[in-house]
Amino acid sequence: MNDTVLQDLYRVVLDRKTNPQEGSYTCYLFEKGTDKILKKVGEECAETIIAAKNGEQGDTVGEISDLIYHLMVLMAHQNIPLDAVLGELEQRSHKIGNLKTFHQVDHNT
Ligand SMILES: N=c1c2ncn([C@@H]3O[C@H](COP(=O)(O)OP(=O)(O)OP(=O)(O)O)[C@@H](O)[C@H]3O)c2ncn1[C@@H]1O[C@H](COP(=O)(O)O)[C@@H](O)[C@H]1O
Repeated sequence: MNDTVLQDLYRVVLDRKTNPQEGSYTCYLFEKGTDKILKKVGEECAETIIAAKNGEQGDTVGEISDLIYHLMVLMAHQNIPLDAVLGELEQRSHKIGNLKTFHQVDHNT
């Protein structure tokens, strides 16, 4: 799998915002605006929960993918760069990584 898939998808979503295209679902969401986008995020989140509770991994993967796509539409709508989220996650992984190392050292002494 291509490891730039999230960046590539976000680029397409941003492009739909600046270059509206006939028949584009992403453009339809941007046209509808904030409330519609938030409603879709909520729906996809609920559908993810239901699929996970049902234990069907394939369905859950599909719903998580729908959720990520709709979150990206929300991010683009609110001018949040993908790097802001990736950077936040990266920073957390460093903090938590440091914390783990600290606890391991503490535990062993
Ligand atoms: N990843 C996605 C993606 N995931 C889900 N969806 C759409 O999200 C919708 C969710 O389905 P629902 O049944 O919940 O909603 P609906 O009844 O179709 O629509 P609503 O009236 O509820 O909004 C479907 O129409 C899916 O096609 C997506 N649409 C687009 N993309 C990506 O965005 C790119 C650009 O797509 P367009 O904007 O359509 O050109 C595509 O190449 C894909 O990479």
